[in-house]
Amino acid sequence: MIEIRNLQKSYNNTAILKNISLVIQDSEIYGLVGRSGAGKSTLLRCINGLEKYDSGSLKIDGFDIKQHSEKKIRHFRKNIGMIFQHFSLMERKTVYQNVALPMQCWGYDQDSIDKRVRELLKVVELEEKINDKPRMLSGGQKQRVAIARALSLNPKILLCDEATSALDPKTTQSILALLKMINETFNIAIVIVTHQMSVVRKICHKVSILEGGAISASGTASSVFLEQPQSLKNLLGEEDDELIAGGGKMIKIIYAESSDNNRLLSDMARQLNVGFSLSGAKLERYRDAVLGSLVITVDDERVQDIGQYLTERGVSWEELSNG
Ligand SMILES: Nc1ncnc2c1ncn2[C@@H]1O[C@H](COP(=O)(O)OP(=O)(O)OP(=O)(O)O)[C@@H](O)[C@H]1O
Repeated sequence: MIEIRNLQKSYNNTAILKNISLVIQDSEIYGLVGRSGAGKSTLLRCINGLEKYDSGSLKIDGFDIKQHSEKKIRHFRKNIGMIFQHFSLMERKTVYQNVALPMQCWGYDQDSIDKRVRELLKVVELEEKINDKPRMLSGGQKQRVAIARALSLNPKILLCDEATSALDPKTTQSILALLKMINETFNIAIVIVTHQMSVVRKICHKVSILEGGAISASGTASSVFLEQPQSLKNLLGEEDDELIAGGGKMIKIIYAESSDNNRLLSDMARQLNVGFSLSGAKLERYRDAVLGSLVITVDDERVQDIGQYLTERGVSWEELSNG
């Protein structure tokens, strides 16, 4: 378990991480999401002990990096694997040699290294590439090698710093599926730093949104979506689809798929005897839910009835300004 309490960190008197508190359980995939400069990578480097923090505490299974010598920290880091946006592979070494490197540094015997490297290349489905150099691999294959290398010392935690940001959407999906499988099969906690909510939606159990060095929203990915905090809107703002406004008022409905909600709009139209036109709709699959938003345009004088109806059904909604 990773327990972070009131963590603060500054560079040159500028606060970079402000009072960060969060708990990541052993089997969780946890997303740290935010815009560029929000402090995500700095927080990740504090977790693996590469960066010192000023105050507060950060414990991994009770081990607080701040309380220990460099030598102890170095040993402790074996529990933590890390992957990066640009893979950080050794270009002159083969796939086999790259994956073997951490075990060689720690002085494992050749038989154990050989067994483990082959085992891991099977997990990441790269057995045929064992003797290739990184330049002969695609971006997705390079990230698979980096994942195998990060797992070589049997870590309890895998930290991913924008691990899919350099990959195309299809390759991103396959790397995320691999990370999900690794989390479920080996029970490794995975912390994912990303600026893409789509990554969080796909595999994260929980998420914290960072804004200006502070956590502005936290919870399960679906609960954060349903609450629609301002920080999520800020993050998704650029992804908002264009709305087709007609004459009337636009109402945005936050939608969670359930048997109660399957016929939400048709029930509403029938029960209130109200017409509406659809101005926008977006449904997305989260780990274990389908969530989204629907924007309808209605006559001005019906906004109040409709709002009351939605509120009584427990559905979140808001009136949007036209234009
Ligand atoms: N070594 C450093 N010295 C001074 N300032 C730093 C240092 N490292 C990071 N910063 C500053 O800390 C802030 C947070 O940086 P960080 O890299 O953690 O953000 P991020 O959310 O990961 O952004 P990105 O996605 O762009 O990497 C930024 O304003 C950055 O300029």
